[in-house]
Amino acid sequence: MVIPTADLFDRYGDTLGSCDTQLRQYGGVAAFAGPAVTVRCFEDNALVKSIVGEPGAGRVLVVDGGGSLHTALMGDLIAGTAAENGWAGVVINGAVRDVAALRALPIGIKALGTNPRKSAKTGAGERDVPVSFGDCVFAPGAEVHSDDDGVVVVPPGGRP
Ligand SMILES: O=C([O-])CC(=O)C(=O)O
Repeated sequence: MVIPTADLFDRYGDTLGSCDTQLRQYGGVAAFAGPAVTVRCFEDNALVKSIVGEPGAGRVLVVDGGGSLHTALMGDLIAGTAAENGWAGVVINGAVRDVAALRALPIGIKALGTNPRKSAKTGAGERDVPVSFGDCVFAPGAEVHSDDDGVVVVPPGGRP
């Protein structure tokens, strides 16, 4: 169930993580939530592509791209695959491209910004590791809620 992030914060306060990074909305779905799958990669999106090829089952892929806006970690093909495979959303500390097409997809997408330059595809990076940006830790399996107000994270093990 998608609960407004402000309501979650009012209820649970600083026991939740709330991401300070001002990510923008790019997907066709503004509010989304689900357990986190995490990946850390820098200007290389082969891992992102392979993960969204797996069944999403309502999960949220959190990509820590180190804040780089130099290359796009996701475009309409990868995002389309994610939507088809049942991912609830993707949160990217980095850039996307094909923005007009992303808006038409039935999936939540948040990212820092855009760049038409494509990423490398060597597979460099790590998955299923805790990642952190905007003073917020995203642990694998943690419940992520995202909407127009921001992104909040419930630690694994649930709410207090
Ligand atoms: O292939 C890429 O690097 C990303 C992309 O443009 C897409 O997903 O359509």
